Amino acid sequence: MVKAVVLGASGGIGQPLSLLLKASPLVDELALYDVVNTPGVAADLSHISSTAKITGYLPKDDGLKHALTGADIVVIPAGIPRKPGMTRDDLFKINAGIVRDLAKGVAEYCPNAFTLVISNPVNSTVPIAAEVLKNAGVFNPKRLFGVTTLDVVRAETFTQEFSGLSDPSKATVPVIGGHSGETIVPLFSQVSPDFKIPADRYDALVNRVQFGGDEVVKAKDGAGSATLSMAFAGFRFAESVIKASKGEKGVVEPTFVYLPGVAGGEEIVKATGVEFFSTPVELGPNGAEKAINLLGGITEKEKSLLEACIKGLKGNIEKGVEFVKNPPPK
Ligand SMILES: NC(=O)C1=CN([C@@H]2O[C@H](COP(=O)(O)OP(=O)(O)OC[C@H]3O[C@@H](n4cnc5c(N)ncnc54)[C@H](O)[C@@H]3O)[C@@H](O)[C@H]2O)C=CC1
Ligand SMILES: O=C([O-])CC(=O)C(=O)O
Repeated sequence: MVKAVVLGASGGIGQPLSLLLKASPLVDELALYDVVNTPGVAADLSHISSTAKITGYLPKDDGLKHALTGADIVVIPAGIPRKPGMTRDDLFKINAGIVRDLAKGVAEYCPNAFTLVISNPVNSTVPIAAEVLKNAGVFNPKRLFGVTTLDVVRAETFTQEFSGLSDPSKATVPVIGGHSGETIVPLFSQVSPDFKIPADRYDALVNRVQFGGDEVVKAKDGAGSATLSMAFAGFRFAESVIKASKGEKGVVEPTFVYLPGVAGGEEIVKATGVEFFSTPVELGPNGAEKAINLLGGITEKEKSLLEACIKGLKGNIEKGVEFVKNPPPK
């Protein structure tokens, strides 16, 4: 039996993500939580003829408690999205507190659940969730994930003309680092099948993967950021976590994790100096079983991308940790 919970279920990502989870045969129970509209979203989805039993909760009547109790996997797309001209870090002011409070709920009501953080800025919200779980004495680094799958999905899609694959998801295009601008580092030297990016297209492609989010923010022109592609990516990651938890072998997904708590992670910490980092992770019944270190084989160009990434990432991580350790005055 798998109980999945979506926190922020009525939003632009929350609704299509909940639809995909409701339609999935891997989910037996789906609880939706948001500060608005969950009764309507849940009623709508409940007419779909799939297995998952669906419930919707609001904050009143201990809604968060009821949504989270018994959860196996919790996906968090709660929080505000960007408008043109904003960076993901500009979302910190509002989203930091939202993620902190929802993580407190996870710590209290379902401390063993796999927790997948989508809310931006991921580079800071995952450290925030980790601090909250640590403070409650229930932090298990193998079970807390920042969702960076959309970067990989974009990299697979944007390189399709070179991979030549009719199904771009059959390519492996690793993307490491964090989830914002220069902290996103695609490793085109380590793609599979072994295709080449022409030198005159390299910089533009790196830029497109790093700033793919901005492309959508600009096109939506004030109406938000990526929601449908994010729901696809978030579902892909959630599905992988569930499949691996049920014993499927060889499930690997890039994700932003606390490396010292994952086998193989210390090596990457030594090389980068950062403890939170996105890298391909082998998933298993307990969550993140092994962090795969791709840094040994990177090119000079990728090394310079990585340097810029680490600089930005350090500040983002510290900002998240500090927010919980020394909360700003209310
Ligand atoms: N990790 C990634 O790759 C991506 C992350 N995002 C981020 O995902 C977040 C959500 O984006 P959208 O769905 O487009 O925004 P949205 O505004 O459409 O939806 C957010 C939902 O969160 C709800 N919410 C606000 N406070 C809450 C609380 N305390 N508890 C529960 N729910 C709460 C809102 O009521 C709303 O329904 C944003 O922070 C965005 O930047 C977006 C795309 C990709
Ligand atoms: O760009 C944004 O703000 C939303 C996001 O994280 C993405 O699309 O990668």
